[in-house]
Amino acid sequence: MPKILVLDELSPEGLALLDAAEGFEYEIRLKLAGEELRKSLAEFDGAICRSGVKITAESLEGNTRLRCIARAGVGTDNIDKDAATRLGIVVMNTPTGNTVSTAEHAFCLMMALSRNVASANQSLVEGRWDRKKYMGTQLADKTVGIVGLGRIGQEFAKRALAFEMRVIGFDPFISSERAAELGIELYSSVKEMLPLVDYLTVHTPLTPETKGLINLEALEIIKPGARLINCARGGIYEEAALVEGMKSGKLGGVALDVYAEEPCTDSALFGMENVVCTPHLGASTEEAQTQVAVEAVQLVTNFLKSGEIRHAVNVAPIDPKTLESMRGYLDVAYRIGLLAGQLHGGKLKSCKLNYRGEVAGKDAKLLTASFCAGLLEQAMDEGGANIVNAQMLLAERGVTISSESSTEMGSFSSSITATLEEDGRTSQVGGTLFGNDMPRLILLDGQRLEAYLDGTLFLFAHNDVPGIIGRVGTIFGNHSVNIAQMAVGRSSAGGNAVGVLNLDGVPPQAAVDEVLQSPAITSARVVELPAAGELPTWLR
Ligand SMILES: NC(=O)c1ccc[n+]([C@@H]2O[C@H](COP(=O)([O-])OP(=O)(O)OC[C@H]3O[C@@H](n4cnc5c(N)ncnc54)[C@H](O)[C@@H]3O)[C@@H](O)[C@H]2O)c1
Ligand SMILES: O=C(O)CC[C@@H](O)C(=O)O
Repeated sequence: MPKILVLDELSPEGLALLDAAEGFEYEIRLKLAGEELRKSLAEFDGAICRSGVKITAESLEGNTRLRCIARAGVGTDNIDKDAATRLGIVVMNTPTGNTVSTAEHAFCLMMALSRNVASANQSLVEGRWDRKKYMGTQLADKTVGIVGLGRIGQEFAKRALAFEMRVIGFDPFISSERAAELGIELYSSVKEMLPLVDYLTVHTPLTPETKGLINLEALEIIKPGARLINCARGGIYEEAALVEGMKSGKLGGVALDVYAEEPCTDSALFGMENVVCTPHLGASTEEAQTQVAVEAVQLVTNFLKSGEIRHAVNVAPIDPKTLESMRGYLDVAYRIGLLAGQLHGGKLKSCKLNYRGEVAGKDAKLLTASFCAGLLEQAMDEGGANIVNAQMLLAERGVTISSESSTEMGSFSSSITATLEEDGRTSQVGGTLFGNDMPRLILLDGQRLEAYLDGTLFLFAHNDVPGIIGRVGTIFGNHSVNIAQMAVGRSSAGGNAVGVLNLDGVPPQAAVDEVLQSPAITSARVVELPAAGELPTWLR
């Protein structure tokens, strides 16, 4: 009889479902770590957890029995998915169960800030009747800026509109049309929104792009008196900047549910006037916990009974033979997506994929799904976008994805080109495969070139004038950044050109700034791709 291990506290409804599940045994073992966890995991066929237990590579070492792990919640950052994949263990999550509760919590924090609920309560507890001190602000007619218009951001927007607020937002992966349908005015950057917002709330994962989104620089342009809320992930707002903003009076209030380091019981913000903090309670409602627990139990029992896989974060729905024959091309499509995802500016409307030559004979649906997974990878929580769900996630955001194939060969035996249409801008990225496993970049913004499609890339647009390559090379040399390869593409002699450097390390910002000082260089940026041969878990 298959055995299921429950590693964190689950709601009674989830446990009742386990009690009622015929043909299964289960045990609850809480607060396991180290050798005890490793031994326990080896005795079971399935496991269910929340964020408490850390399922590391060591805890899975030598495991030949465990077949699946379900996370009752969204983030799977407490599970080593690479180690699980290596052992053939399917990792699944319950992405929607706590969406409404978290949106409600963010909204509740916004209201608490507006009416000084926490400070006023505290003053009563301390024996004061301060009616004048706690003058509040009405939400109606105020402007709230939402960064991240995914599941929780959209639920938050609905509530804000019901309170007659003006809702503005930024999310690079939603179309203006879809935002308008939701009643949200879409902006092209957070920077543009900051001078306008009475309230700012973030609903994105923590990524290199969102880390430190609110810092001292942002405080300079934010509307005086703005109130900030974070129920997403700690680190999106720089806590030191928040303290500074509250002390200087630039910010009208701060509400946090999440922290850069958790658990967090000591912060300069705690106890400040107009600051409300909760200990990561976004998903802590009976309803959300019931829903995620019930879903997690269903995921594990269905998988162990029939092999059904839903909400997997580490497996591809591809049979091993197809995967083997397409892995190289799927990798190129994924890398093109990753590159396009880091380059595009926002307000994405559509992506058109073009498969040419040998690759046109392969399954275009899978190739497109792999591109979409790359495009969304940095926009989602780790493991959140994969070949299974990425295309659907983009469709939900109003982004149209299409493809066309032609077996006629161009300059390369195969090529994959993505054309991205944003409001007022079109961009193109193209790649090919050398041998079985050497992806190459062959097209960037309409210019042909040939560069490695892996590791750290430095991309710069410039006017084709003498001395540019030497100048860029010298600057990187001065900053001790080694250039592995250099490629240039241009429309015509003396016209627009793009340069791509494959670097042995990430250049310091000072080097990038120095490059940008050259009048002939119009833009420059660093893009990070996986190393050569490094594949996402679902392509292994
Ligand atoms: N406080 C809690 O208890 C709690 C509970 C659930 C989820 N969360 C967190 O809330 C966050 C949002 O969850 P979700 O389910 O809505 O995720 P989601 O994947 O549905 O939405 C995230 C959105 O952020 C957008 N995004 C990514 N990078 C961006 C950027 N640089 N600028 C603007 N937008 C960007 C994505 O395009 C996507 O639409 C996640 O970090 C999740 O871990 C917290
Ligand atoms: O309460 C929890 O389990 C964490 C909730 C949340 O951060 C998630 O990732 O789902």
